[in-house]
Amino acid sequence: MSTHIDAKKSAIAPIVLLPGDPLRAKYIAETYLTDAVCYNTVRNAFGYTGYFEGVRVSVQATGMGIPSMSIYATELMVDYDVQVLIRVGTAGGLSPDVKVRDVILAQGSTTDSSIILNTFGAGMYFAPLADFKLLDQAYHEAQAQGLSVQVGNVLGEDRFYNDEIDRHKLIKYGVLATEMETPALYLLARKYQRQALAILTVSNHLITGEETTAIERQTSFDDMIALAFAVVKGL
Ligand SMILES: O=P(O)(O)O[C@H]1O[C@H](CO)[C@@H](O)[C@H]1O
Ligand SMILES: O=c1cc[nH]c(=O)[nH]1
Repeated sequence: MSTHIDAKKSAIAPIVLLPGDPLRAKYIAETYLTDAVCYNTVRNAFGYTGYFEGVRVSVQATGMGIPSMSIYATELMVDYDVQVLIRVGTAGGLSPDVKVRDVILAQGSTTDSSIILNTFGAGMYFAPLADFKLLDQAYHEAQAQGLSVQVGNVLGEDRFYNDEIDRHKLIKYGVLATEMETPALYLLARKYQRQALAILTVSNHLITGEETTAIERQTSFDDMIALAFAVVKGL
């Protein structure tokens, strides 16, 4: 067991899907996995392991924000030897090219968080990037499924409520959407030399004000989750 995950090492698969929301973890396990076993309920950060079409996979909720993602990603890699980490999260659209319900593959992640500075020191602006193999595979799987995906830079913000940030400047520089965990996932995956990708569903649009209904969100979550499992199957 680790500090925040109460499971034997063997209880977690080498491939893990990472939703922020514990109820999304439960939904994924109950809807997509066979023989799913819940291995963690500490802090209600549910974790399950089961099989997707014969491949052993875990789903672990990470909670919200860079500190929480950092805890789960670190423990999964260091204490459970997880090799492949695929975030399945929601994001707020920024770019006019992004519409609600779209799926985004986060090629890289811009951040206002201090994690980069705290890791590399002043003057080094490390760019957290997706694992190219996973990204390439997800992109080609999406094409094969006829699913329209956007690929690019996402903002991984420290705050959900953030009046100070210049969103329009970020949009001009091609940032597609905003969320709160990907910089930590990509940075830590590089630190421990593992593979990571964030697949995101646009649940709302911060510039147009557009929102999705609960049912619409469910359907677009399913597109994202099906894509994540297609990547898992191709590993
Ligand atoms: O839907 P999840 O995966 O939690 O991701 C997004 O939703 C939360 C904010 O509502 C943040 O965690 C953000 O990154
Ligand atoms: O971090 C997030 C996630 C979804 N929608 C937002 O506006 N922000």
